[in-house]
Amino acid sequence: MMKKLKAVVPATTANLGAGFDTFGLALSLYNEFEVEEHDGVVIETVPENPFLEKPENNLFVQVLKYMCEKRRKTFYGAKVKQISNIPVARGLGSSATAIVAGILISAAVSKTELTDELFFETAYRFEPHPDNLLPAWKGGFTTALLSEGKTYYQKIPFPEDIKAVVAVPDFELSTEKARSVLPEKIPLKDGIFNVQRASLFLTALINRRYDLLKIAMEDRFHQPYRKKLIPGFDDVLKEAYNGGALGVSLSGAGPSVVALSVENHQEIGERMVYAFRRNGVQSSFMVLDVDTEGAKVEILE
Ligand SMILES: Nc1ncnc2c1ncn2[C@@H]1O[C@H](COP(=O)(O)OP(=O)(O)OP(=O)(O)O)[C@@H](O)[C@H]1O
Ligand SMILES: N[C@@H](CCO)C(=O)O
Repeated sequence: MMKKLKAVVPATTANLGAGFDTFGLALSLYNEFEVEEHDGVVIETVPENPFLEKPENNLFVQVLKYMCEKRRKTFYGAKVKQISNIPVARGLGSSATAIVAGILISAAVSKTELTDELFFETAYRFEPHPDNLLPAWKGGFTTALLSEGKTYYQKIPFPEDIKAVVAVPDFELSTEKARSVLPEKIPLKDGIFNVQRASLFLTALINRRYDLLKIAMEDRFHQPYRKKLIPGFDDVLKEAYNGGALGVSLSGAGPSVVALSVENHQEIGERMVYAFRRNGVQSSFMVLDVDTEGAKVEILE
């Protein structure tokens, strides 16, 4: 009988510019979820987060409950300890880590084989974004689409020498709000613009043509609309490029900005933080590797 389990799940940066709702990359920053049997729900968060300590706000607990009830079992509760290194609502896939952890732990406890069907059927009830969910689960760089209820995806190797410099503003932006500013329709020329760049991004990675990443990460689907919610966005991109970044984009739905680079990571980060500050936004930066392994579950007792 398994009594105590732990899941460790990486942060993710979705979109990477032109690959809106498609590309995702796992990063070496992790949330940890420890859970043991308990009567009633008790959630401890480190650092303390009163919002996530309420079971109704906590996606990890919601997923545990859903998967338990799906097996026609009563959910009596759980004692949860979450160590959160990934800031919430900053476009770094915090919610995806909670969903992935809940699914993997539930499958381990019930000794259920975790098929793609089970994973996506459960995950999409809580968040419809495979571009965060997939890399959080599998690690590395992924491309995904959902068609007629089935998710088609591929994971391809991401160059090991590229690191991600992530500038994280001190304000939250929910995915819901960041999606509400997007238009219903996109002009054909913008569709062509993004298809060309997303294709170039993939081929530039495969052929190690890092000089092409700057143009390949341009976007007309979401960044032009979302940047109104992020003071200094254009300035931050410019500074990251001045510091030597290869390609820069909004991270997921934002407000964080991610710069890919093989060198000058410190300088790029400092320039991004400086550009945010010039625009009245406090921020901090992290230099992260690509996580290649994805989520892990460990039986502690
Ligand atoms: N670590 C977590 N543990 C449990 N629930 C979470 C966690 N992070 C987020 N949530 C829940 O998911 C909701 C939606 O989060 P939201 O999508 O806005 O943020 P995010 O995942 O940090 O950002 P993004 O998806 O853009 O990367 C939050 O309001 C909260 O209820
Ligand atoms: N692709 C999604 C990711 C949400 O985290 C978006 O940009 O809205």
